[in-house]
Amino acid sequence: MNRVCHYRDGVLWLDDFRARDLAQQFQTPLYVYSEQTIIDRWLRFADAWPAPHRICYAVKANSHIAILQLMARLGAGFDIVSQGELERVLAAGAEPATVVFSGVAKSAEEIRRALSVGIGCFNVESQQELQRIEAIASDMGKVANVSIRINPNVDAGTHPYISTGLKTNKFGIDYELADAVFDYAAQSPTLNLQGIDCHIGSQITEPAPFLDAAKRMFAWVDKLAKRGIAISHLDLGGGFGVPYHDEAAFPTAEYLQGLLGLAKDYPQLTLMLEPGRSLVAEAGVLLTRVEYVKHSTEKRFAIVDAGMNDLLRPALYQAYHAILPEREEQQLGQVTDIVGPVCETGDFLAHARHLAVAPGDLIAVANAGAYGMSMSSNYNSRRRPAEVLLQGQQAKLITAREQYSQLWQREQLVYTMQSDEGEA
Ligand SMILES: Cc1ncc(COP(=O)(O)O)c(C=O)c1O
Ligand SMILES: N[C@@H](CCCC[NH3+])C(=O)O
Repeated sequence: MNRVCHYRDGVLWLDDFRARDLAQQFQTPLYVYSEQTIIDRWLRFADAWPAPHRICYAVKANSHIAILQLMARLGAGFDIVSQGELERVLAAGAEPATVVFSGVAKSAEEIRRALSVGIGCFNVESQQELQRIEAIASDMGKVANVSIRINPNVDAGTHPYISTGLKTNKFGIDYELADAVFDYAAQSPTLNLQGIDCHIGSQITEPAPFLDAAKRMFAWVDKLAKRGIAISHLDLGGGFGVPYHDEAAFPTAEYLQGLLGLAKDYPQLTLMLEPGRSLVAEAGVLLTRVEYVKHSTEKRFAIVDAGMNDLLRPALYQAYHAILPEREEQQLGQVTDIVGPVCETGDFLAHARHLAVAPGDLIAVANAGAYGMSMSSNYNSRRRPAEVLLQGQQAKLITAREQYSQLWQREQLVYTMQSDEGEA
C-alpha cells in the first residue's frame, strides 16, 4: 500500500494526519503532498549516485514552488520545458546554472530569457532550434551551452502517449541524422557543445530499455571522440516508473549501478538524470468527497467533487490510481465507478472498484503527486483544488482554492474593456 495513505484503527490517515481533519480544515478536492515521502524517493537516487553526477528534477511532474524549493534544498538541478517553468524555478530561489532546458518548440523569447538568466544548458531537439539559439546568443554577445538530444529509437514498452524515444515520436534528433548537427554545434564559436541527451519515455518499469538507450549514447560519445569532439556530460533523461497498481517498484539502485558500470571508462563524463514522477508521484494524494451515489440499471456510480480537470491521467491514459475510502471496511462494497462533475463521459477517476461509500464520505486517490495538479485545468470553469504540504506535524496550505468568482471577474474586466474600445 502507498505509505502516505494508511489505515489506523480502521480510518484513513495521510502521514500523521487524519484524512477527515485535513478535509475539514482545507475543504475538498484537495491535493496533499508528503514532504517525507519526497525526501525518501530523492534518497533512493542520491544515495546511489555519487558526485559529480547530477539529478535534474523534471519540473513538469509537479511544479509547485514549495516542491521546487524542497528539491533545491536536497541538491537537485532542474529540467524545464517552458519559460513558465523557468520563472517558477527562479522564484524558488534555485541557481539558474543548475537548469537544463528541454522541449521541441523553444520560442525566441524563451531562449532569450534562458540566456539572460544564465541557465546551465539547452537540450536541443532540432537543427533549426540549434541555429535559433546560435543567432540569439550571438545577438546577445553570449555563448550558449548546448546538448544534442538524440532519439535513440528504443521501444520503452510504455503507453504510446508517453513514449518519446521512437523514430516515429517528435522528440530529439534521429540517431542516424545527428552527425551534421553535432558538427554544426562543434564548429560554432557561439555554441559550447557540452553534452548528449536522450529521454525514451515515462512510467517505464524495467531498467533494460534505459540501459539499451544509454549504450547507444555512449556509442555516440565514442564516435564523436574519434572526430575530435569532446563531450563533458551525458544526460540520460527520466521516465522511471512507480507502482500505481501491481507493478514492482523500479529498481533504482540496480539501474544506477548499471549506468555507473557503463561509465567507468569515461572519467571525463558527468552523468545526469531527469526524474520527475519517481520523485513525487507516491508523495501525493487527491482527497475528494462523495457528492452523490447513483444507481443505473447497469452500474453504480460514486459521483465525487474532483474530476478530470483536477486529475487528467485516468481520462487521458486510462491510468490506474488506487482508491482508498475513508473507512477501511468501505473497501468491501459493490462494484462502483468513481466519476467526477465534468460534463464528459471520460470524466472518471476509477472504474469498477469495490466501494461502500455514501454521500459525504471521503475518498483518497493515491499516487497523484506527479502530473496531477500540473496537468489540471479550469475546464467547466471549475476552481482548482487547494494544495497542502505535510511537513512532519505541520500541514501547510501552499495553494488556496482560486475563487471562481475572481476568475469570472477578471475575464469580465478584459472583455468589457475591449467592448468599450470597440464602441469608442
Ligand atoms: C525530456 C524529459 N525529461 C524528463 C521527463 C520526466 O519524466 P518522468 O516524470 O517520467 O521521470 C520527461 C517526461 O517524460 C521528459 O520529456
Ligand atoms: N503526463 C504523463 C507523463 C508525461 C511525461 C512527460 N513527457 C503522465 O501523467 O503519466
